[in-house]
Amino acid sequence: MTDLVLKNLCVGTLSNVSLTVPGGQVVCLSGPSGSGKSRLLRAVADLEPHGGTVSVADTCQEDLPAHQWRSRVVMVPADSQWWFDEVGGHFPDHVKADLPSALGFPPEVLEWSVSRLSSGERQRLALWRALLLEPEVLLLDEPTANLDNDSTEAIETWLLEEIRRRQIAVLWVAHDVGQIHRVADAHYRILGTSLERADGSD
Ligand SMILES: Nc1ncnc2c1ncn2[C@@H]1O[C@H](COP(=O)(O)OP(=O)(O)OP(=O)(O)O)[C@@H](O)[C@H]1O
Repeated sequence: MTDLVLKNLCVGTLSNVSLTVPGGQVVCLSGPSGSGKSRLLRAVADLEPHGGTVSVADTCQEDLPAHQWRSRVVMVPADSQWWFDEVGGHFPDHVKADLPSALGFPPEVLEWSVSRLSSGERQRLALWRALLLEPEVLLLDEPTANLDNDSTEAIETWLLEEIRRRQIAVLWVAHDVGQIHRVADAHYRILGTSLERADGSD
């Protein structure tokens, strides 16, 4: 079982964040705009200086070069990055026939230009790209922020199936109470400078 363990993590104004995310489970993070949710994810991904320790399956972040850490701990930021002109350039050939139907694209999406993608289309493709990296930990920063209700629920169902099947430990930033109820095994909220366990899952 791959657990993500944060001990006394300090980043920005947040201090002494300690929590464990077991493999196959989703911990939702919420809090006001600017409270530090994205910075917390960035610290876990070793993209931002921080205090405290982060470990995955007994490997400490500080014991691995950042690129190796980020091959195991994959972050999907709110604004995903794309390097090639065509969508298909970002996906290995052997997976191209396996476009998940939950993403809601026709097969030709792989020939589309990245520049024509809407923000919701980018988000959905970024999630698939992240899963194909076979991460032990996924850090999702408002992964359905640009999607309508039907697409949101289809993506949630697909993600949860993949998370359970692959036993990925997931930190998922969410604002929507309904989404937190649907996907969270545990819910923490940023209150001032600390992260507090939210009662129930709202
Ligand atoms: N590298 C940095 N150095 C200093 N301050 C930063 C840095 N990055 C972000 N901040 C500030 O830290 C605070 C938290 O930013 P963060 O992006 O984590 O917020 P958030 O909770 O994700 O907000 P939102 O819900 O609006 O996305 C903000 O006030 C932001 O301006």
